[in-house]
Amino acid sequence: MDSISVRQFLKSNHQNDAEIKRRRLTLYFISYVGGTIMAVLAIQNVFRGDHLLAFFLGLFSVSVYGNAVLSHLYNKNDIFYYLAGALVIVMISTITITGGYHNTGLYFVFPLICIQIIVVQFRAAIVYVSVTMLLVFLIVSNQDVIPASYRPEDVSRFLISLSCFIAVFFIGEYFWHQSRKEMMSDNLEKMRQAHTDPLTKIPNRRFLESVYFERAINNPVDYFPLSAVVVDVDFFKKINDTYGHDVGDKVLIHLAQIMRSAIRSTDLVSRTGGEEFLIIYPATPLSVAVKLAEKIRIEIESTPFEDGDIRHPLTSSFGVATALADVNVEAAIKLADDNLYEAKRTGRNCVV
Ligand SMILES: Nc1nc2c(ncn2[C@@H]2O[C@H](COP(=O)(O)OP(=O)(O)OP(=O)(O)O)[C@@H](O)[C@H]2O)c(=O)[nH]1
Repeated sequence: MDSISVRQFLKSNHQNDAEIKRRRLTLYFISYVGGTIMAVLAIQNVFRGDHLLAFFLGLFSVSVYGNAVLSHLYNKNDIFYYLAGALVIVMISTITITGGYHNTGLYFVFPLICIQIIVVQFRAAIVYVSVTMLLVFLIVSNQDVIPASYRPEDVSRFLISLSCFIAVFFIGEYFWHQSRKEMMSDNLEKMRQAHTDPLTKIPNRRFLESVYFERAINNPVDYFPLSAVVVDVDFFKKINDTYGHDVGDKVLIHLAQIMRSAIRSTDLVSRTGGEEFLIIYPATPLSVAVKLAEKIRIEIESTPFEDGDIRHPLTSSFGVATALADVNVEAAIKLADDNLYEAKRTGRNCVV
């Protein structure tokens, strides 16, 4: 896993929560408040004798309530936002055709357009609002075939003020999305830096503990059995003492590269301490993890560190353990650490 993957991993963990809540609340507002108002108006119109308007209001009320209930049940599915946007097109067209109470229904077009833009979001809203405006324009321009009757001066004022309103609302929406995008990107970059080791550019312990294991615990089927391999460079102090700290740093980078190229894209190499690394093999049983660790041990042993005149053979010791379920992660890492200690004790350059 490289720094780009760390960023993607973090991104999928940190969604645009404010936008999700804003959309959701707007959908519920139109559904429950709007649906109730429409139900009350439908009843009023039954008594008033306007059965056509009462029928449409009742139908919309039921539709928006139904859409909201389904969106609760399948809350990961965006389709209900687009359906709400489509319902708004039908509502606005119907209000414009019938004229509502004393031909004053056009006032409702303004809030409904706002709701439509928020629930379907910026790009889709361009299409939705264009369709809505076209229909409204066609309806008010053909008053001879609709029940409503608007004065020409009201129609022109309505169309002009609605166009201005939509333009201003879109400008506001565009900058809200832009500023949130920039903020998210800045945050993500800061988080990526905080979760990456600056020397080797691989994930650090914080990434493991606060992001990776959380994801594994939430998706046990994809991650367990989860094998942990603790890797510790043998006699690293000697390298520092012989060649200096800078060369020691280069050795760590060299080792991180060997390990990174030896794993699959779904596995993870992280730097958890000075000369200690932790490799995670998700969905991998202990026997396989031991073989993979042995492969890396041989790879390190057969790839000496070279830098100018320096050619230094390297070896590492490995401790392996497997967590069968999410509750065992900490214990498995502790066991892998104990096994590493055993590997060091029994002569180093081996897998225990
Ligand atoms: N160059 C460099 N050295 C580091 C870094 N972090 C820790 N070290 C050094 O790593 C060395 C670790 O030494 P020890 O814990 O004695 O381990 P060792 O010499 O590898 O011996 P064994 O693990 O027992 O084989 C110390 O000298 C630390 O100063 C780092 O980021 N860069």
